[in-house]
Amino acid sequence: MSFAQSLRQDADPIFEAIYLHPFVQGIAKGQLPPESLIHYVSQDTEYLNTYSKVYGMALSKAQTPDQMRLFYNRIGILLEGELIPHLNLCRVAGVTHDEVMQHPVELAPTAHHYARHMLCVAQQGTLGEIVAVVLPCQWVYVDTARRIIEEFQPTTEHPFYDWISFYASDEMHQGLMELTALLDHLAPGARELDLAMMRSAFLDSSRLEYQFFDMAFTLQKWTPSGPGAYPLGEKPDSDSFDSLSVRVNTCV
Ligand SMILES: Cc1ncc(CO)c(N)n1
Repeated sequence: MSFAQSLRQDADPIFEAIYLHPFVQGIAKGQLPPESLIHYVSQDTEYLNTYSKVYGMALSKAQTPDQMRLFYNRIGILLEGELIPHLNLCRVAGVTHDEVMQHPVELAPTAHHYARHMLCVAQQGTLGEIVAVVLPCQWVYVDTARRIIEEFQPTTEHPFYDWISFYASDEMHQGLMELTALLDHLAPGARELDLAMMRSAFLDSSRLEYQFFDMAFTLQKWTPSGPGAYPLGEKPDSDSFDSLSVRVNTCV
């Protein structure tokens, strides 16, 4: 079994729990509360900004032009492509994407944790660790979308058809294959300790993928809330907040 497959096997109970999570089942069955969808899109926008930066940090540690191209392409897809699933969720929630982007937002605890987990590994880790830390993001979504298609056979009438077909696409699957191939290329040259760090980065990201869906489903926010910590969608009372009526965390 390849190194990447062994990580996936270790994380299988987490992937299974993700598929059964009410947010994911809500996508599969075409029913989710608008507030959860809006919370997800808002937090995921911030998350994807950080994710792109982590690919940029991987690019800086790449060892060949082909590796550089892989990370460069991933950044391009992230900056342009993931608007499609976000637009889909906004449409079902009955809001425009612009409306969601206009609301002030701060990272909820899980998105905050996940962003910093990736940034920390990217800053301190080897190239292999960075690939391991980003891999579950790709793997969870491709697996989930493909399993939904298998089980539910959604048609274009399905409310989340765009979301599902985006992540199940050959392009996404190809990206996943490129990342696993790179990890399997790097693993044989890594020391025992580095392999253990890769495994740990992969498992933590997998757990945070579960937590991320849970965050959106439960509308997670910091408690107690306070200055600068207002709930998503609520306009701050004080005038002093007016200048903050932008997405304060864009590009964490
Ligand atoms: C939290 C999270 N993980 C993975 C993806 C897929 O890129 C996403 N959009 N959001």
